Amino acid sequence: MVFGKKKWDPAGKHCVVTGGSAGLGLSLAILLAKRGAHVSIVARNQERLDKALKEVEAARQSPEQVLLAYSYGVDSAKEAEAALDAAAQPHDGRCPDALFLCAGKSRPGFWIEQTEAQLRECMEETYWVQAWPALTASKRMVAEGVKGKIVFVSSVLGYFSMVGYSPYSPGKFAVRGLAEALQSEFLLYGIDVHICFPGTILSPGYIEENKVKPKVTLKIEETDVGSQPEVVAANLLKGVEKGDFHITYDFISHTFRASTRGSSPGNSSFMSQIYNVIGLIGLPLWRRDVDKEVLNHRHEHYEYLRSRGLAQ
Ligand SMILES: NC(=O)C1=CN([C@@H]2O[C@H](COP(=O)(O)OP(=O)(O)OC[C@H]3O[C@@H](n4cnc5c(N)ncnc54)[C@H](OP(=O)(O)O)[C@@H]3O)[C@@H](O)[C@H]2O)C=CC1
Ligand SMILES: CCCCCCCCCCCCCCCC(=O)[C@@H](N)CO
Repeated sequence: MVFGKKKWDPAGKHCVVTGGSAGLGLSLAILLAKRGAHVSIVARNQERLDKALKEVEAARQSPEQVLLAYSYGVDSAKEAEAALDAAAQPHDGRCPDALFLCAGKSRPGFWIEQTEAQLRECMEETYWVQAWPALTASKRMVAEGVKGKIVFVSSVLGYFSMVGYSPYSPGKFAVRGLAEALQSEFLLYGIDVHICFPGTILSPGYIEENKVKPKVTLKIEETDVGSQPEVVAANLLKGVEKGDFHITYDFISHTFRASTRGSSPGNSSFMSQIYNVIGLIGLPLWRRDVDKEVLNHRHEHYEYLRSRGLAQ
């Protein structure tokens, strides 16, 4: 109970987790299975899904739980609809009770090196990959009168940004914009919207993105030691259970949330005011160091650009 309000309990509910074959999504799927939910994981690569499903199976609490994997991409409306259709089938066609939008990808890089195709792809891998399944799921929830939950996954880079993240941050800001609009609109239907803002997650995706991440970005990020996917999953679920709209769970994410809070519900607690004051003093100082770091990289960066024929 939180102030007399009953906590949300995943037991017996059907939870769809996109990106459920790796990283945050897989950890969340395992956790939900442990908590007695019916879990459907959705991702593209079948081999990874098969392996992941075994791990989710190992967390089963009762023979009644329906634990299944579906191979679909969710970055197009058509595929997201097909994925939701398939996941609903074993549940008599009923739409899921909760949708956890963990699918996504990051390809950091310098802005001037991007092409139209790359930037469109990045928007698909950050924004559309969450917007399409959210659209089809919410249509179903409203049509079927299901007072469900839709949980978006942004990033602290949906609160602020920096060098190297021009292909990624816009989509994560967009996810925030969508969540803010839907939180308000879905009051009409009793559908709860949540959005999590993780810092670095030590996931398979993180290992991949680091292969292309600019050196200067890696250097600035050293301040954030990162969290294991299980830790982020546990905090995300805790936030959903408590009914938090913006879900943040560590010093960095609390500070950015409190300092960019706007009128988002639930961000005016006493602790948020403390983090706001910390941000008020700490963030400009930190940012000054970041700008210095970027400027110190200028010389090396121009050498790199020249070697690629991108500057004189
Ligand atoms: N790692 C980090 O530092 C941070 C990550 N985040 C966000 O958290 C979420 C999870 O990240 P992380 O755990 O690192 O991810 P991983 O890269 O480790 O796993 C991504 C999962 O999403 C699936 N996926 C990717 N694209 C699609 C698609 N188009 N359709 C269906 N499934 C897809 C992948 O499977 P497959 O490729 O087989 O489809 C895989 O299951 C992402 O939204 C990410 O942006 C936020 C903050 C920090
Ligand atoms: C007083 C306040 C001090 C604040 C210190 C802030 C330090 C922030 C470091 C940058 C963190 C970047 C995380 C990226 C996560 C992500 O989304 C990517 N991994 C995906 O590509």
